[in-house]
Amino acid sequence: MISRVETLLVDVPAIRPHRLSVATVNVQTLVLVHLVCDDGVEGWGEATTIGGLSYGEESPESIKVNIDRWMAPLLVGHDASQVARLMARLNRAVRGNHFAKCALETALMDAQARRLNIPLSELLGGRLHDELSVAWTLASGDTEKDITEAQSMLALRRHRIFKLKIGSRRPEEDVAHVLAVQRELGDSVSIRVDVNQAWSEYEAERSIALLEAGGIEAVEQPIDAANRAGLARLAQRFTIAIMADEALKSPLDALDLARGAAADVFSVKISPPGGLTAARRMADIAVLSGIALYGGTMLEGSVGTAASAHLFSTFPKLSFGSELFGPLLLTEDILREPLVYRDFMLQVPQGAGLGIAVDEEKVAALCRR
Ligand SMILES: O=C(O)/C=C\C=C/C(=O)O
Ligand SMILES: [Mn+2]
Repeated sequence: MISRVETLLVDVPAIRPHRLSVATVNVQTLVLVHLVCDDGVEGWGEATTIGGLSYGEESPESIKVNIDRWMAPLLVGHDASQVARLMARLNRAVRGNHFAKCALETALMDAQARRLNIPLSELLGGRLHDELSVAWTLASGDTEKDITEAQSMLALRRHRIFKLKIGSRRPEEDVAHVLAVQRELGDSVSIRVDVNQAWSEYEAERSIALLEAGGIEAVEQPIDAANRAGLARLAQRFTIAIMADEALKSPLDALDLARGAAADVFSVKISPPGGLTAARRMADIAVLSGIALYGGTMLEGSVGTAASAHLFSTFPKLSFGSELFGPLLLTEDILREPLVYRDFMLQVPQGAGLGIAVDEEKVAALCRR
């Protein structure tokens, strides 16, 4: 039986300002859900987002208040082993709130997998991979700094796939920045860009033509998430991969994008669609539609990153790899043993449940009162 559900807000400084077109992240607020059951089994989940309300419609504070007031009371006192039934009950009573639901489902699944003494991946269809390639995002806002940072990541053998955040400068400045980095790093690395919806379709047409000519591998969400027809026109027009991200807020969005051939790649994330089960449905739609997969991040900490890694490990092919680097962007880690990043890969945890141990004293010391 579920005894209690706690939602903790943990503010962790980033190693450097992380500049997206929608927000600059100096401090990341981890939204952690801690589930305690009366059989002594515990589970953790995470609902971290980016830039307050500038990326999505839930903020750390709204997630906490909505879980505490409207969702936790639907779970406490109920049988923790009935995860699907509990989530069905939650989905009947609560509209939207996908990030909050993701944290709750993850915590329930973490606990149930621990109860069964199996890794979480085995509740999600079974793992096919024990490690995932991890891209790094260059987002310092300065071309020279980005190049130096990329070279150090290569030297560390931590990353050789780089995603450049653009969209806050004039398109021609952004394109020049990207091509300068590409020229400097050479063909041994893969360079992609993420515009986070900042361009009009007209700006996207002109800019993507230049990026394609410059050998860039993919363009993530160049235009407004709601403009699916525009994304389809861009996907048909160019050979460079067009990746959907913010457009993917549910498995139904995935179906609509697939029906309209509106993207070459889906960035699958666990929170926007509402959890691991929904994210897995999105990936199934991509696989069946011949759309490539990329394992996305919301700059979660180690809990959400581990949960994402367990899910992504069950995908047949992540042809664009993953970007599960969130813990590496933060100055504090909340695990007793940090996740293992080695030889350009993240090791998918092997233990029961998420396969991690949260340092509860550290979380208690860092979390907001
Ligand atoms: O900020 C990053 O580096 C990675 C992903 C974040 C959001 C997104 O993909 O839009
Ligand atoms: Mn993105």
